[in-house]
Amino acid sequence: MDETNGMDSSDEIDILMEESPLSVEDSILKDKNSLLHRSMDNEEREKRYKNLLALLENSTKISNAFETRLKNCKLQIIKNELEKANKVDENVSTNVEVDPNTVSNNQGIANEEYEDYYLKLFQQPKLFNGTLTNYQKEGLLWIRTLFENGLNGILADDMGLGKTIQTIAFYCFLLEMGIRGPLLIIAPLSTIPNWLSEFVKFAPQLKTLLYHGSEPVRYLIRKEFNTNHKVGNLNFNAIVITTYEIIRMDTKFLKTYDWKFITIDEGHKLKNSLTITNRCLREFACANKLILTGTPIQNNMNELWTLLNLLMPKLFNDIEDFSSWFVLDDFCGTNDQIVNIATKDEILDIIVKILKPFILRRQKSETDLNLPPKKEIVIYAPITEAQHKLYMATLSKEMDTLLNKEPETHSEPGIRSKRKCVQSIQRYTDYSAAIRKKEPEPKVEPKDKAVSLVLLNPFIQLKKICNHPYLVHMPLIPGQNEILVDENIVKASGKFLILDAMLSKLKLLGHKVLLFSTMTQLLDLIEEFLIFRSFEYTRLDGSMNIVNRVESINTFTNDPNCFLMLISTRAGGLGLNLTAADTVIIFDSDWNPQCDLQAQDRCHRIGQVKPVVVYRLCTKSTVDEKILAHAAAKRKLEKIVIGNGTFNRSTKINLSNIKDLMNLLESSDYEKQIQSNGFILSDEELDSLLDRSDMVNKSTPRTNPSQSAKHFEVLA
Ligand SMILES: Nc1ncnc2c1ncn2[C@@H]1O[C@H](COP(=O)(O)OP(=O)(O)OP(=O)(O)O)[C@@H](O)[C@H]1O
Repeated sequence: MDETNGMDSSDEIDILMEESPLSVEDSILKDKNSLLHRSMDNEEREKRYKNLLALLENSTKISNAFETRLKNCKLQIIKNELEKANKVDENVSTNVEVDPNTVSNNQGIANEEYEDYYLKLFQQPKLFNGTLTNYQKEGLLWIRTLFENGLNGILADDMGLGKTIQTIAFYCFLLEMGIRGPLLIIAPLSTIPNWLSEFVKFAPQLKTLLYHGSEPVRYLIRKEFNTNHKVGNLNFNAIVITTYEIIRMDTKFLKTYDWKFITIDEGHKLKNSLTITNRCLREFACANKLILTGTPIQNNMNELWTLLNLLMPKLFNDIEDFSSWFVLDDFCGTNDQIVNIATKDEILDIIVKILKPFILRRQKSETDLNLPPKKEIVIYAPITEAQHKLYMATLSKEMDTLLNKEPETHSEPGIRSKRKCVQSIQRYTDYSAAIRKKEPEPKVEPKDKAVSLVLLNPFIQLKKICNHPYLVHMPLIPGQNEILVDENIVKASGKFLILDAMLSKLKLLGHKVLLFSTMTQLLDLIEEFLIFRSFEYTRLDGSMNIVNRVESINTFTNDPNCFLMLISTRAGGLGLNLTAADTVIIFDSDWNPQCDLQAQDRCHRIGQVKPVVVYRLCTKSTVDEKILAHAAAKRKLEKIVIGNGTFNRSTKINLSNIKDLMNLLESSDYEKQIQSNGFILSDEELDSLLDRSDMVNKSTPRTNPSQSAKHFEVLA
């Protein structure tokens, strides 16, 4: 896929590599690591355990040195500022020499008084044109200390907490320290506009250079890499901003530079060590690297290890030592079983201690942002007769028989050109050797129906049927190659029935909606429905270029009549600020729960002033439910390893404490679950669904961030 057309093809590669399981059974049960884990006999386990302890020892040394440096740095800030102000306070021990042995790696800095003092006195870089919040100041100092210790790390703050801003402030700091460059930022194409505008807003004096475009364009841009820029006494090169795609294409040129600092935005995209980008980046000479990601564990422990291995290949050199302890299958069990596995030989505690120096993660509920509350509701949609028939036929592999009873044949719906996602999925299944069903016989062109079957991948087909039967079996206007849109477009799908009931009321109540789907073909269908019902909407998907994306976002943000934005989960999940919306509908859940969280956080972020409700649609007793269960297991893994407070600067939970772990696991993913018994929602159900009165009082700024915890628990 051509990136210059607006689609970062690494998005597509991601989908191909991790999604589209070959069958429901494969997707739920077969995890390479689980096999590895099961085969770990006692001897192997002992060996791995020893290696883990050795890793812990090395990490502890680094951590101790780091904590000492951080503490000294804070004390130095206090001292400098007090001296500057010429009011040295005798009570503040500015000459404290910290004995490294007294500071252990998982011990927060004890003296809260000087923490407060330092935060008050902390001067943000002069080139930074904004005001950092306290946790952002902490973050800046953390990045700075890593840099000064020659370490690399992962800034893993929750989405929307300002990782971009903290990085920009750090680049200001670097330039003020006389580090003139070269400095690099790598980001997915979709977040590049955000990076550029945030630099303009928060560091207008810094010069950025967008390295992107066709080969001749990039050739011209290269000439500007070494141009000297001046602000006051400071001389520096422009900060180069580029995409993952260009890193792959221009490795040879880019690796000739001796980069002083590289930031990798949305670093979870590098979670697969086999990707070309990952390999290219390893060739770069660079003093220090920082990975930004709100979601460092999306599916399994290997992903986190891959990021750490990229940052510190010598320390994190054997994936099995690290990631064979927790595998996804374990997290499908009961909470008791999970806690048993986590606490046996203090494995979880050891792993967290190993990771601690290299990860900083603050969650929204731990910050002083006072965001309005958010709740998530799962709505179980009914399955219509049309859906049921197709679903059962797919399961019993009798689709051919079913469809041959009706007067139509197999072909792609002709009303729209093949969408990219469809092509991707089909390519994926083609590549796989596991062809389970023979290709359909070519037959006559359809007259009034179009049929689209993903015969090689029944899982995808079942998912499509749950969303809307038209995705496999679409009525056409007789004689024309166009979809027939009438009331049946609503009646045919349980989810559409729910959507139809909800949208008119949401509009009436003045809400704005972001509607996410993992299937662009489904977005096409929802578009037909929105036009049919005369709802004004806009759309954002992976096939759109930057200009069209920005236009679409502006329309949604500024036009009061534009009530809804259709977004493909993968294309729209990253880096967008869509706080004009206060309602999110996840039409179909992503296989990877972090993608849905990314999606929700487009509107639940700084700038949001209203409570946010997330509705997740799920067709009862189908693959939809299996996806949710699988996602819940992934969330538990993520929660237990890097969840609640483990990687902020002051650990709140005790990972050896079974009760704490239980609480963590039991924090509910969804606050409410509503079932639609009939084919439409009763008035009572609808009112209960749309009611936000329980959130109104909580939307006023809170003084104690823990008060918001209840509403953030649903994220789990
Ligand atoms: N200190 C601040 N002052 C003003 N605005 C801020 C501040 N911190 C963050 N913001 C704003 O909050 C929004 C979210 O910040 P940002 O995009 O940097 O978050 P992020 O953590 O990088 O999010 P994501 O993980 O989704 O990419 C942005 O619009 C940003 O300008």
